[in-house]
Amino acid sequence: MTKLFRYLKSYVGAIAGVLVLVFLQCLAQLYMPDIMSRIVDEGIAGGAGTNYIIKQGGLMLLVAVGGSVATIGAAFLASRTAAGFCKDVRHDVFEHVEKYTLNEFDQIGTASLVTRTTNDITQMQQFLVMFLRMMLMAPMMAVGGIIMAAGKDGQLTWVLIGIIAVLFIIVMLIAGRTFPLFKSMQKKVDRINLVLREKLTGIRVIRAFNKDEYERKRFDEANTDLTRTAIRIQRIMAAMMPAVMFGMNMLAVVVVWVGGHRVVNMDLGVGDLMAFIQYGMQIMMALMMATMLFVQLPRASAAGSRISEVLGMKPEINDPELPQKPAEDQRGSVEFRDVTFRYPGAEEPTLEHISFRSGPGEVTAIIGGTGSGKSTLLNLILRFYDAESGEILVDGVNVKDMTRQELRDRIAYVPQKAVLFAGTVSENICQGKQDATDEEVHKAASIAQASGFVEEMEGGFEARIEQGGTNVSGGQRQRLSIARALVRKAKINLFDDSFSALDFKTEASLRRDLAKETEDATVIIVGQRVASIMNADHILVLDDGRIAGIGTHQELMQGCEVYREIVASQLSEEEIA
Ligand SMILES: Nc1ncnc2c1ncn2[C@@H]1O[C@H](COP(=O)(O)OP(=O)(O)OP(=O)(O)O)[C@@H](O)[C@H]1O
Repeated sequence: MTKLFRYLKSYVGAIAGVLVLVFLQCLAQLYMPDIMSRIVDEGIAGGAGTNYIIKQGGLMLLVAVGGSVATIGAAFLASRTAAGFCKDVRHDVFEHVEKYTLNEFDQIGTASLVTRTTNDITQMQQFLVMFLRMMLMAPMMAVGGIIMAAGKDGQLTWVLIGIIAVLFIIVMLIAGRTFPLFKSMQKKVDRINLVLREKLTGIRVIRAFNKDEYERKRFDEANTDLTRTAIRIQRIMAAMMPAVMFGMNMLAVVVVWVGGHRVVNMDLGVGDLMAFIQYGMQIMMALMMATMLFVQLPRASAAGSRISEVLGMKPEINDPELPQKPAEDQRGSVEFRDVTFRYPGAEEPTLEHISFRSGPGEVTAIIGGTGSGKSTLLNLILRFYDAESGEILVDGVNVKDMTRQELRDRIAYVPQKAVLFAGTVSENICQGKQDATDEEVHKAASIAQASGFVEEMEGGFEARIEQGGTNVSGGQRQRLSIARALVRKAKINLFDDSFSALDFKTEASLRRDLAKETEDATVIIVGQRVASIMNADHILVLDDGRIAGIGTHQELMQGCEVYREIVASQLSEEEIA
């Protein structure tokens, strides 16, 4: 958690302001009983007169108002500082997470990342507000209270210290029981988020398979678990309050008892005794505040560590220190040189010894069985992961030697699972090119065979797309995701099984228009259907992460057994001939 303190640097002025205001607030609080004792001892018992009482009363009022102003100011500044601190941390967490490779996402988990960016940071915020206000107030009130009390009666102060020490130990013992509980809270919030996320994103599958009841139980379990812990904490805290109140009252009784005797013996004034009781209460309250702070500490500390973990996790893929730029005349090419890749923790490589080249004006198709490594190969071109050995060159430069921005600017990518974002159709397409003109957007949509259905939507290109694109069909989502890629007019186009949800006629029209549009570009298409890829310039056949053959359809039909098998399983005798 301490690592996060550096975020407080920009709030040094405000923190100093809080400390000054808290200092003034404490002075006011410590001064009040003293004035009151003077009113009683000198004004009433000493017969100093009404004027004196009114004067002291006025002073008391002034001190009270001043104290209140300081309290409000301190609360305001502390809240602002904590909110600003959390805004900065949240901003940095978000920025840092953006640099994550898919590995880091897998390691922390999306649900936990959401909890850490929201709930954990809020925990820190709440703790910080309390900490800023209490860190000075608690010791100052405790020590100041003792000094002031000692000024009234030294002997009685020892009685006070003794009782308070015993009470403090009792309170700490009770609070100590909540430490582990508070610590476990964040993990339980994580669990709830995970279950909730899965339920919401998978709602269709859950309903279709009548899994509502099962999911409800899963959520109830997570919910009950969190609630149970929260109740246990509250129960302990609830027990603490009466214990403290009892302690305070006992303290008052003992102080009145001992102090009463001293008043009778004329060793102490009545007003001083009253002030003494108030100091006792103030010290007790200060210790209570310190205890509350300590109780919250494990939870805030756990939250802080979880945030630090996110910030401390170094993305495995970074930009080079001296990035290279491909030569200006490069028109888009992709080359794999003996590339081997394995997912972290996997025993076997997913891709082994892959070599091929795809240049401008060429269409390279990749075909292979499920799980043969087709998508992984495209992921490597985009540098979502780094190859274990070998080189991947884009426009003649190793992808590790150029910035990811430079690399990805050259590429238009259509993922296997079409993802749309909340916004208009036009905004979704423009994600491929921020400054795309209406004409470019319309053209991209037209090539992607999306114009027809977009124009039928209410509002056309300004029609709303719901989060995740749930208000359009799978095929429509795919076409919009293709349009988003095409609007970039990139030199390298990667299509990961991107035509799978299209009917045969739409796919044929799309391919025809696409061929014209990408005439001079490099196109790499991952496909499952032989009919869709058989006209490619090169077909790369992947079998269990290895290249089983490269060539044209005819060449592969003659020389590649794996390809022949795929073809035989899909095409009729006539089509094969
Ligand atoms: N993030 C990941 N972590 C670990 N292993 C993975 C990961 N993604 C994929 N794999 C594994 O790598 C192998 C290749 O996966 P990939 O998605 O590249 O196959 P594919 O040929 O595109 O399959 P499909 O045709 O079903 O889309 C599979 O065995 C898969 O289980």
